[in-house]
Amino acid sequence: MTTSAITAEGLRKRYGDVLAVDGVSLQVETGEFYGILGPNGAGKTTTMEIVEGLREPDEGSALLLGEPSWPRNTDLLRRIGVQLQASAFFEKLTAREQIRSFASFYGVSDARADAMLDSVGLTDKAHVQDDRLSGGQAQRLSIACALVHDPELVFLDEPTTGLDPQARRNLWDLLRGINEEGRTVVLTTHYMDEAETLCDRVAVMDRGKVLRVGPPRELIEELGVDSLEDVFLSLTGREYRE
Ligand SMILES: Nc1ncnc2c1ncn2[C@@H]1O[C@H](COP(=O)(O)OP(=O)(O)OP(=O)(O)O)[C@@H](O)[C@H]1O
Repeated sequence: MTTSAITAEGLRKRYGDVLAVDGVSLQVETGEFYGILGPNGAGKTTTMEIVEGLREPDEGSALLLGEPSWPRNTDLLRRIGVQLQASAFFEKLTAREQIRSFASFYGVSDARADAMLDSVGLTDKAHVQDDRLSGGQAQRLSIACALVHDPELVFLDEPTTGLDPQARRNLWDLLRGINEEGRTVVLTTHYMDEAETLCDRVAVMDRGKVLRVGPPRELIEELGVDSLEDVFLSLTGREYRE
């Protein structure tokens, strides 16, 4: 029997008056490309952080690679990759110094760090300081840093936000490649075309709850609409969010 990459049951998390996550259960299979979609404030990031073992749920529990994700388990953290925002880079380091620093945390060699930099097409930017990288280059560097220790499962929180179409398409190829190497990928995005193209299955969340889970094509057919964007709008409504 293969173990699911993620099994979450009845997750709940409250911040003061806000019930950010309200009874979320989900299952992600090994090798899946899984998307978590939802309007601003839907609870996507909080759900991911609980599953990653970075935040304690008020209720419920999650298994990550077959192990409880809370209490925080450092052995388990070594087996996952979490893409940090570019703002989490060390200040004033070059691209090569950034990734070598991340690699050293995990006892990974400089050679592997350099190879990873190359695999995201940044070898010619190795000597460029982080604040001089373009948005797309910085995103690729942050993904390379999340992958440097060869994790089995990768979490990406809005990896293509703010990128131009060329950079976005290039990143899609990179993300597809990561998944084709056999890694499970979980991503959040506000771009429905991105989710439709990349994800095997998506979970649509709103107001802390999972509203629907399925392959994009099946959800489109089930709701009798033309696109995943239509699915999203018909499930979550059209009013403005925070
Ligand atoms: N540390 C925190 N303290 C207080 N409230 C928080 C905290 N983190 C998130 N929230 C609130 O919890 C709710 C869910 O936030 P969360 O960031 O999980 O949603 P999200 O779906 O990732 O949103 P976005 O798409 O805007 O990133 C929001 O109302 C948010 O304001």
